[in-house]
Amino acid sequence: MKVVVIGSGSWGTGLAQVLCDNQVDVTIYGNCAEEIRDINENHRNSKYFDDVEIHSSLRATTDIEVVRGADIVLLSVPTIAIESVCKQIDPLLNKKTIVVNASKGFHPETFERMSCVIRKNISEEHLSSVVSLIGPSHAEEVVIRMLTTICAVSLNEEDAKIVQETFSNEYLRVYTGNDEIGSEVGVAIKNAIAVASGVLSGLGYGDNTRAALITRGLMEMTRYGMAMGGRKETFMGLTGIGDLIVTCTSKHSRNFQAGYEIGKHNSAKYFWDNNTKTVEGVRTAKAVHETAEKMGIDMPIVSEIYHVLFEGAEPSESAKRLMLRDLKTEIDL
Ligand SMILES: NC(=O)C1=CN([C@@H]2O[C@H](COP(=O)(O)OP(=O)(O)OC[C@H]3O[C@@H](n4cnc5c(N)ncnc54)[C@H](OP(=O)(O)O)[C@@H]3O)[C@@H](O)[C@H]2O)C=CC1
Ligand SMILES: O=C(CO)COP(=O)(O)O
Repeated sequence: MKVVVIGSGSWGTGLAQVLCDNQVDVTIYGNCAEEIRDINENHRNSKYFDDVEIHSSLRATTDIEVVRGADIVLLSVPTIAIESVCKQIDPLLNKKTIVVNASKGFHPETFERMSCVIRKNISEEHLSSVVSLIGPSHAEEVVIRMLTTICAVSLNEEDAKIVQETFSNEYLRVYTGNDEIGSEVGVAIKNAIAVASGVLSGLGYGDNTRAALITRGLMEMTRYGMAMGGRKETFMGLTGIGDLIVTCTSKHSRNFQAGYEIGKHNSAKYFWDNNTKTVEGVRTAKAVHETAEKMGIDMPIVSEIYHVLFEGAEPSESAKRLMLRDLKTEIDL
């Protein structure tokens, strides 16, 4: 079994190391020579992980030709790069390959889910199926082998099982699932809700507020996901509430961190002027807000985050607006 991981960032490195631990033949492809040298020569990826030594057998390259002959290609780049990466690798693939998606979000212009973007851009003769490997999993913890559970979600049960078996080990337990829509929508929306969670913490709110945000955020995620065709029960699982909890409550989350700065400054300006990290929740807020408006889906938290990020709304006013909406019953799917 030959696996190639595209993307030498935090998640690509974390997942590639899992495969090294599982004695799978794996190579990382990355476009940043410095990161690749750091992995190969120093057994580190210092840009993302402070003081973490990476498996000494992990190899990385800047040569995209490495994807030739791969049985599994895992895409671990931001959602904004998925389409171009697929176009780049498609002519190099020479057999039916399982393409694993590890990214969380939607296409920046068409707002399509990642599996759809991959199927559109990898020719049928090169694609066995798409498997999304997603769930509550901060790379910072996987890379130091903390116990983690995720889900291999695919319309192709056999390929989901291959991915499950290839990645599972004593610290990473992989389940399978087949609700592609529900799972991919869940892990995308949780990032926008995590920005909101950070904003509320930055504004100085506490545990009651966070519990409210997570619970009402889950309601929004479920409502939107079901409107898109996802199954209600999926949002009770790892790609729903699981990923929502870990991202809304963790110091590792870049979405939470971005929101925290926005809350602290009571403005998104500081974020726009300074951010250099992958914060998927920002584009997701736009995609979900615009789609929800068109389809008439009530998404108050995501829409307030959209107003803060893209329309200069003050976070403290947004929080107030959410509290002062018309009173109603709790369960409103
Ligand atoms: N980090 C995590 O804990 C987790 C992340 N994810 C998801 O994984 C996806 C990737 O995130 P993550 O690894 O965290 O992001 P990072 O910012 O840590 O790394 C992204 C990597 O992708 C590279 N990249 C960007 N464009 C291309 C391209 N066209 N070709 C090759 N490499 C490219 C970047 O290189 P460069 O710096 O040169 O642009 C960088 O090395 C996101 O959708 C995220 O939501 C999912 C679960 C956990
Ligand atoms: O998806 C993640 C955890 O499951 C990573 O979250 P962040 O992108 O917010 O760091």
